[in-house]
Amino acid sequence: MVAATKLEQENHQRDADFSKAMHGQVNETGYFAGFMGKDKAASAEAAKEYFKHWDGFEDGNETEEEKQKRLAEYATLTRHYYNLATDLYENGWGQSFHFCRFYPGEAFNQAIARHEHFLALKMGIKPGMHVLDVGCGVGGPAREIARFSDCKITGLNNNDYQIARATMYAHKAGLSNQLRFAKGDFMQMSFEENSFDAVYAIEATVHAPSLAGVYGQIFKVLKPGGVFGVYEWLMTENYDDSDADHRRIRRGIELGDGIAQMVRIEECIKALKTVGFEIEYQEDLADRPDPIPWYYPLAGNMKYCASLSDIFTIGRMTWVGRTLAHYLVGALETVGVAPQGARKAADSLATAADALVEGGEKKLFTPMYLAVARKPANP
Ligand SMILES: CC(C)=CCC[C@@H](C)[C@H]1CC[C@H]2C3=C(CC[C@]12C)[C@@]1(C)CC[C@H](O)C[C@@H]1CC3
Repeated sequence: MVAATKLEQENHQRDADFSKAMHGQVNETGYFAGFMGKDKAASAEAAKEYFKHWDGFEDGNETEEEKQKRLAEYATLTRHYYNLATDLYENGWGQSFHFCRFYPGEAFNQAIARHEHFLALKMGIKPGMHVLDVGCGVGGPAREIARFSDCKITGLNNNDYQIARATMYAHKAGLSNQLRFAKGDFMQMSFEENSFDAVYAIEATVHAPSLAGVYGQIFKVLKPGGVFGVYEWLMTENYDDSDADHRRIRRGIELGDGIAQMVRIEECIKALKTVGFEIEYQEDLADRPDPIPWYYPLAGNMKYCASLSDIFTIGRMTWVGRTLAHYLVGALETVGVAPQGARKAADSLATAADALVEGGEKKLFTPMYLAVARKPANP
């Protein structure tokens, strides 16, 4: 299935050169050193390339031409989003770039890992299987699922900095024999057809300009009879595109999270079926009656505070926490310690957080629509 959007020509050398110029040597020490050591001109370029698609369109109103341009350039947009956001994510969230459900009293990292195990379990990933992780980030889920299921995983990623970090972490964890990471655009995969036993995507395919486009690529590289599992970011059936408030929330999520265009649940299901998948399981996990909502770490509401570490997790998202972060990052940028565009990137993450919480509270949005689908044995 080929997407209607005309795709950008891949240029791996250009991307590798840019990544090296912006991020320099990948370090193991963590966020702070990495964040401070960025090249200023390259950081400014990443911010310019990313925000040119959004400045002036914050309310969600734009021409069809502008929208098409953003969709056509989604690969560059996403790559630069993660050039700007990866260190902030790692520092502020961890190495698994996704949401999860929370049980009362459960530690954050445990809940994140459980969400990954749940997907592996629902898909039936078995020891020795060769699995593809589409949009693998810095490899947090791949490391967890490789250990949990004893499988081999290839992580596909469009961002060289994330690949370098994922490779470094896999080596550190002693998992280099089970994990490998490949650079590439998930809309034009170069893996051999029918080569993976299973494919999963955790909150990643939302970056695609067309779900049918990326699901079609996944279908192509899966072996006949192989399984695909996805946690998809989607607008729910409550979302009404003619409602300006709903559009504002959707745009806040798109702008702050590097998403060219987000669609509704029904479009996801249609896309899976259109490319040939047979759906075996589908559920919006955000719809379960959980006492602690998936968005609690972003809500800045002390009523969700259940442990010592929650004081920091929640505190930084309160008005005071955000104001401090805004001025601190701004000051560091002004004196040339933090990279150019750091404040704008941090502010847009705060916008994203607000929109995600509002979308979650109003049940307009889900980051965990779970679908498990199979490529027929005789497609
Ligand atoms: C973008 C996609 C498709 C997935 C990533 C989901 C989440 C891991 C991120 C969505 C919003 C992010 C924010 C942060 C971390 C990563 C997310 C939760 C911060 C908490 C990082 C620290 C900053 O100070 C505030 C950020 C708010 C948004």
